[in-house]
Amino acid sequence: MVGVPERFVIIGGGPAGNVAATYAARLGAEVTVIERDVIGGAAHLWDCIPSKSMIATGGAMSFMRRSQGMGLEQEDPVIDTGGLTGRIDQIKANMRDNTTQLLESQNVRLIRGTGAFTSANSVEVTTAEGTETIEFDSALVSTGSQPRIPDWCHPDGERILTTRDCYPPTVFPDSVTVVGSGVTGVEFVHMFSSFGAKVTLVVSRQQVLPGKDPEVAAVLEQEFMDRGVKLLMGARAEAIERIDADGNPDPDGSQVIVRCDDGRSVTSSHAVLAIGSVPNTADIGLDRAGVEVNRWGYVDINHHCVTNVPHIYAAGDISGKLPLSSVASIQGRKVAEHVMGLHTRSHRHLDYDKAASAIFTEPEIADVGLAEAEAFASGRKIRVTKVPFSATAKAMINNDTRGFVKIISDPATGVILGGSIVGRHAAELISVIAVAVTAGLTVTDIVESILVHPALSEALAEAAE
Ligand SMILES: Cc1cc2nc3c(=O)[nH]c(=O)nc-3n(C[C@H](O)[C@H](O)[C@H](O)COP(=O)(O)OP(=O)(O)OC[C@H]3O[C@@H](n4cnc5c(N)ncnc54)[C@H](O)[C@@H]3O)c2cc1C
Ligand SMILES: NC(=O)c1ccc[n+]([C@@H]2O[C@H](COP(=O)([O-])OP(=O)(O)OC[C@H]3O[C@@H](n4cnc5c(N)ncnc54)[C@H](O)[C@@H]3O)[C@@H](O)[C@H]2O)c1
Repeated sequence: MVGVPERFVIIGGGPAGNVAATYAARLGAEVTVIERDVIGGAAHLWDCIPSKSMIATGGAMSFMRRSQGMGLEQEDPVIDTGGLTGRIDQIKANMRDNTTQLLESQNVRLIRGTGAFTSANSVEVTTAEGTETIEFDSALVSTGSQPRIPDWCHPDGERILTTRDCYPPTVFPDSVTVVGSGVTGVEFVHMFSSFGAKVTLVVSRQQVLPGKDPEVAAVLEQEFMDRGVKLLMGARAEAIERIDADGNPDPDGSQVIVRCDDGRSVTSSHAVLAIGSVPNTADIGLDRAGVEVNRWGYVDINHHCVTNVPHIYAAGDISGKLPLSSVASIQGRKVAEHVMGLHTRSHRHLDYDKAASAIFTEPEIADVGLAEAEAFASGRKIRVTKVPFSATAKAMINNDTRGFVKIISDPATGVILGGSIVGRHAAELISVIAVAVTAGLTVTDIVESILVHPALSEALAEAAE
């Protein structure tokens, strides 16, 4: 197959779709990308990137509030909503334009429209100009996901918000109730509280970030409480509506009430739904192509991202694996290699258990590979070493000594199996452990690397000792 032009059609131009397109084009395929909303990806450019941009601005504000500790006079920052909107729009536009230019320079055909399979070898695209049918030899479905909206809530984009209405909201919240305490929920709590809003978090279980290391979740819960965030533990929201100053239902009211299943309720100026997302698998003709969807609406794939139809692939959020832009991109690359026959050469299989991820709160939280709790649950013998940043020169220089590095290794061989980092720049620092986990490096490999001084990475070397 290598070198033979392959008609490769991709529905959805997010990180999964556009990375598959660029690699396949580079390898000689004839590639068409069909994108409905935004080249670069709706979940990526309308959620991931703007949320991180807002969080970075909030981080700059909290840094200024701590300026006394840096030997500076205290500054009280003020939000410039117009400037913030402009900054986010500019970042999104730059990313969209860079991706578009890259694909066009590789002669990838970009079609602005909605795609749907009409058979196992054809897709129909509906554009502003009409419809077109495109035949393919292989296809990728990478249509992503969208915020989950339950039937008990009707977001109005003004005060009852999905995450996509928040970058920034039309009226900046004085107070906000965030519903859902997964990664999105805690990032939004951090974001709005760093902007000075009074925040309440509705937590359906007894711990924020269910599934994460309880020690890490506890650090975040404490940080939120120290900042005055109210945590409603063990409560599920079941109704959200706007009310007037007297507490009567009013679709134009300036307050929002969130009612929970245990009888508690919270009133604030805004409410944000952060209760997960749903895959975009409806109305794309998967049944006509013979592609099966599982009971949660995701498309099952094998380790090459192949669906039950051998020449049709699925990647990104729609595949029901780890819903991360980084994972979607690497899946896209693997798809392109498989389409062009490169999987017959020596290659590394995708291992989702070795994906690094980060939560952009303050302190930042990042982890990769085997978790301590997971190892104990399975009875696996591990060596855990933990070093606080407080002893590190760079943390003192930065005036921020919060957090720690934890490395998990095999006691017999020293091979690094995983790690977690809580603290400033955790999302950057975890890369060292991620490379070690993927490459099978040992603690000695880290200890014997000559790292920079003064740097937070010195805590990594200490934890590896
Ligand atoms: C609030 C939030 C924050 C996040 N932050 C991070 C983060 O910090 N780091 C991280 O790694 N991940 C993050 N994620 C996850 C990340 O955004 C997604 O995992 C990633 O964007 C998935 O990529 P994708 O290619 O599957 O989908 P998308 O990026 O959504 O791209 C799919 C594209 O398909 C298009 N499409 C859908 N149907 C059709 C159709 N019928 N025809 C044509 N086009 C169609 C859509 O318009 C969309 O542009 C975050 C998610 C959320 C909700
Ligand atoms: N920094 C990042 O990389 C980043 C940021 C955001 C999202 N993401 C990706 O998106 C994925 C999904 O995260 P998420 O947080 O959007 O969704 P999620 O499904 O992980 O979390 C949603 C939470 O809402 C709770 N919930 C559901 N209904 C509720 C109700 N009625 N009342 C109160 N709580 C309710 C659920 O129990 C759950 O804990 C993550 O696993 C991650 O892969 C990544």
